[in-house]
Amino acid sequence: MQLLVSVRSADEAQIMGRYPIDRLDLKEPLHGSLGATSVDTWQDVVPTWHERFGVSIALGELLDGPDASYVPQQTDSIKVGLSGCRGLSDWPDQLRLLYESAPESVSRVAVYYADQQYAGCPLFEEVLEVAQHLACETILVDTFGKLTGTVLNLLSESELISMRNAVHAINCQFALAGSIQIDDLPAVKTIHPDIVAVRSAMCLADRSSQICEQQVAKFLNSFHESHVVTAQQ
Ligand SMILES: O=C[C@H](O)COP(=O)(O)O
Repeated sequence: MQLLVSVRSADEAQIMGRYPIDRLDLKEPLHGSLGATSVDTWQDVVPTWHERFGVSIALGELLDGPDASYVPQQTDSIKVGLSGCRGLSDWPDQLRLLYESAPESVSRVAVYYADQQYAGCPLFEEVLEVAQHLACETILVDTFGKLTGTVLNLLSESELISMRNAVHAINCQFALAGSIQIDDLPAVKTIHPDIVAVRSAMCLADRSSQICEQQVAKFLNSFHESHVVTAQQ
């Protein structure tokens, strides 16, 4: 399992650069679950860190009309939320156009929100079908309403394992996020996603507050312990 941490600024990227994580994600939590940071932040962080981490960029929600044309060339991947797309016939086309506006080398992440009804996003099976059609490399299961608990309150371990298997069946990576905390790590270990994505667990208070090194160290200890146990099994 790889660990991805969402940061909102060059300063937070600098902090995470001191820790053994696998991926960095640029996201502004005040702008929503997949809120975008500024283009200036992309252009500051991606060139500085891309040789050390795969750096992904969150672009916000598809229906808000995000722009991927300024995504830096060295960006690992882009992701966008599909809230409000349930029942719309043209969201796959809108998604394709967005992906195509990014540099060709940037890989594509398709996102399914676990609080699907609240988010009004397409069903998991629909996201999977479109993701396959659009050559996405990763499927991320995340939460839209960050106040409704963790992803594990919304989907059972067995549902998430089935989702992971369905994602692997189309040769994509399975990424899991949604307010995952230290106490959730045993369940996460059982689900065994390819990528575990966190922000809240690294922050001083809620996910909109700043990243706190004490929290980072605590989470990483637990994560790497559970990871070692997994590797020995
Ligand atoms: O991509 C990962 C998300 O930023 C996770 O954030 P969260 O742990 O606050 O849900």
